[in-house]
Amino acid sequence: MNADIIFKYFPDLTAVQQSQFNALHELYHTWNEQINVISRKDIDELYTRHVLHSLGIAKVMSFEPDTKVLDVGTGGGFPGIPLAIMFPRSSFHLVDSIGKKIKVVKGVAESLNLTNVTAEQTRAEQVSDQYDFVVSRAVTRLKPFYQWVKNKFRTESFNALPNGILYLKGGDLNEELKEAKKKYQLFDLQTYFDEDFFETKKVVFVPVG
Ligand SMILES: C[S@@+](CC[C@H](N)C(=O)[O-])C[C@H]1O[C@@H](n2cnc3c(N)ncnc32)[C@H](O)[C@@H]1O
Repeated sequence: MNADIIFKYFPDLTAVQQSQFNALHELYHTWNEQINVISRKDIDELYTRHVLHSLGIAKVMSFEPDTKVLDVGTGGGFPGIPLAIMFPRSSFHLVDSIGKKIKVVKGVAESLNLTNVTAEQTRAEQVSDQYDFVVSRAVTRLKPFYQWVKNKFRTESFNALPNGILYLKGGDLNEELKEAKKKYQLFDLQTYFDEDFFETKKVVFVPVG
């Protein structure tokens, strides 16, 4: 399996990026046999459901060089690993409370020579450093998430969007957004990607500052 679907939506990748994306299927297939980070059904859909979905954030936001990004509850490395391939001049810190998931993330990052990735087993609430953006997918509702991360932002913004949270969400978000009581902007991934999987998928941007 190769990453053609990624190249369809991101046609300007370097040869290094293309080979890193192509390597992901084999790497996750191998790691998944030891430590389950992706459901068996999903491993065949890795490029659409995990890699392209993660890169929805790249359609919304082109991180400038030296941008610091935190991925909270990264699991096997989503969205952090695809974003780190896409933005080699930005740095990505991937955290998860489960050590074996971080072991997979470190293994994948090392095999891909991703020098802009660090990974740590810790709870989001305990991260002490400061970032320009926090990215995430499928971890918790926005309201508690905001509380976990609100103190982890640098005050100066130098990207097209001000510093804040970029959260991948799907389904009906009305209740969750109402509960969070924060200013937000929604980006519909259907606008960028044709596959049915993206029908209800969105990037929720919440500025924090
Ligand atoms: C459903 S998985 C999603 C993983 C990945 N983001 C993805 O989309 O494939 C949720 C992950 O969040 C992690 N998690 C939940 N609460 C956390 C917390 N407070 N701090 C760090 N990680 C957390 C879990 O260990 C789990 O790996």
